[in-house]
Amino acid sequence: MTSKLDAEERKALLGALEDSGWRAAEEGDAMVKRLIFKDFSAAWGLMSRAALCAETMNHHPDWRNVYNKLEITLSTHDCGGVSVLDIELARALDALAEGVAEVDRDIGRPLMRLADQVED
Ligand SMILES: C[C@H](O)[C@H](O)[C@H]1CNC2=NC(N)=NC(=O)C2=N1
Repeated sequence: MTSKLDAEERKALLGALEDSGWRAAEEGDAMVKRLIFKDFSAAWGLMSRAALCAETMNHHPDWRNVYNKLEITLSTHDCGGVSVLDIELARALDALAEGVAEVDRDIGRPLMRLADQVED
């Protein structure tokens, strides 16, 4: 079973995701990103492609879509926190969203907080 990233892994892996707009969720050990699209159709298109990617990975987002906004929260239910699967899915989602969405960075807390709050 996949385990939570330890503190060293978080320090090594979360920096690049913070640069691309991922944040620490307000609650729990999870990452969150809010994307803004030109309209609902564009948001739904990203969600459709992301859903196929999630199915292929067998790793699924917790997400909420309101018209042209999509908020994605990633954590691994099986281990109760952020695992390497969340890093991989976040990277895949970033690639899919490139050029089709703006990032709202005014949410959550600094992602590197997740490197400090984890107990090994
Ligand atoms: C049975 C199925 O393989 C598991 O429930 C998978 C499905 N997708 C998942 N997605 C996420 N985010 N975390 C999980 O632990 C997880 N587990």
